[in-house]
Amino acid sequence: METTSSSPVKPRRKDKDEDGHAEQEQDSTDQAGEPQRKLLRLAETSPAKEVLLNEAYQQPELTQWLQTAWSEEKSQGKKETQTGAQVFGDPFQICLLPGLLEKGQSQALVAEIIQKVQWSRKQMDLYEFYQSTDLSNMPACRLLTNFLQVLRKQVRPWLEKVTNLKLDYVSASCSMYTCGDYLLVHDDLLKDRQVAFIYYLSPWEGAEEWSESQGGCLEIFGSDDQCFPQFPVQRKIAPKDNQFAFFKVGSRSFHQVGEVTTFDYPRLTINGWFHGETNEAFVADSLRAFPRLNYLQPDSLNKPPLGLFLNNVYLKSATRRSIQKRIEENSEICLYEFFKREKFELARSQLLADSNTLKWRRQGPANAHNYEVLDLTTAKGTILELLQLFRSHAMFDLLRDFTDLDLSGADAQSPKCSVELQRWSHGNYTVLGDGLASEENTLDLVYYLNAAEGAAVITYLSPDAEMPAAKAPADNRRSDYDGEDEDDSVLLTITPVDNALNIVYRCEGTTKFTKYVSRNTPLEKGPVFVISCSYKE
Ligand SMILES: O=C(O)CCC(=O)C(=O)O
Ligand SMILES: [Fe+2]
Repeated sequence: METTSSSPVKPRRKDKDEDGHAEQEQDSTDQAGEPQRKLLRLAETSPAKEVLLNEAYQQPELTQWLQTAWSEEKSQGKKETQTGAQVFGDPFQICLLPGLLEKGQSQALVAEIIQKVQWSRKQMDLYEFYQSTDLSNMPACRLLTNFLQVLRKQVRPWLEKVTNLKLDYVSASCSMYTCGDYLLVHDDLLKDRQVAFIYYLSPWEGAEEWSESQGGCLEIFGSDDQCFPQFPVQRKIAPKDNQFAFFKVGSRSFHQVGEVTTFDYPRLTINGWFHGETNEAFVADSLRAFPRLNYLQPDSLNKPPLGLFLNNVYLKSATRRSIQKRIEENSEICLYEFFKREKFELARSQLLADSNTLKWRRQGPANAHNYEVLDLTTAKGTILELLQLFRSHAMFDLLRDFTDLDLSGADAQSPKCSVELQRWSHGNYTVLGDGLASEENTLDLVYYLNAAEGAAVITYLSPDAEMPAAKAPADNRRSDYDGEDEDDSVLLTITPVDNALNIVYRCEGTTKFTKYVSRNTPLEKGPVFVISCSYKE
């Protein structure tokens, strides 16, 4: 699903701006043009011949200070007064070095990046941003090549002293995040990565250090005793021109890049890893599983009459037969106006109006998903009736007719289902391998209420022959620059439509994710609700 494109320009958002005015579609070249114009101005004033490290970081006393600070576990943060260098030990070791290069150099680097770098658009469950090829493969970019040399020859041996880790080689590329771009929670653990680094470039006048409202912070997560990252974010590091950040890669090094929310500047970095021995944590990490869904037997206590809820057309045997035929051929179908309109309207308005009785909890861990689920014991009214209906014997019977699966009847062994009511807002997502990947054949139902275009869009992917996506660590899907183009593993994308029931039969190994809901997605009618069910024979 990786896609590439030469233009780093995204459509402007169509919803309202801060003043409440609907924005006009704007000529997209403006966005790339504006920073570029600013930069060219900057670059003219600072012709740099080679990349030079700030003298202050070459003093042995400073290296000694960093070494000591780095080795102190769980420290809440220490700051060195002369350089402003900071070291945090909690939740894992992170170091910030402001002013890494001599003055004016970040401007020259940015000028070169804007003028010469070819970008590929990276799009997957975990991310949307632009990436360059590896810096070792950019002969036309003199300064970037030189920067890589500085990393290899000067920074690497220096980092070995500070961190007491053996570091053999460096991989690095440029990244650019424009408005709406993000990189969700991951730990960077892959093979021999030992230390992750990010060099931030933001030489724009007045935006040398980003404010929280512009987004794009490096966000750091703490983790529980099973090494699952936990909400809320524990630390935020805003992009700051000429600042170098590095951290130790391990089984708790969970971090993300928060969505960029400014249209004014792209978030530019040179980032990558210092590699060494195979990371011990990587081996252990591949055994770590996500929590699984909870399956229950059909509910014998509640017997909601389908005729009261369903659109009559779906109760007719002729319709059931054609649905079955269609699912047999395509493995999926979308049943529009599935419930009677008045039932749907009632459920939707109850969901939107309720602010007290329904209890929602955020569903983590953060590296698997971030959306809210209803505590089913707090459901009432039509919502409760619909949820009960999905677990009822009548529904299992209906689904057997729709699919010919042994979900009821004499051949049924122990049919079961999981039912969840989800609430989707800006910033929510699931990623691949979050336990929703089926180990057995499964029938999924997805029913939307208060649907909005682009929110809670579900993508199904075919099993990967080499590495089942469900088992692949997130970072295997995003290795050091891989240059991979679009792949064709997308089987199906479910577009949210109100009162439509999507039925998907998926085979073992097929996986799915619900795409990150960017702040550019208009949600002025409120959050999107999804009843998500899975059935097994
Ligand atoms: O750009 C950043 O602040 C972090 C980037 C990152 O985590 C990554 O590329 O793995
Ligand atoms: Fe990372």
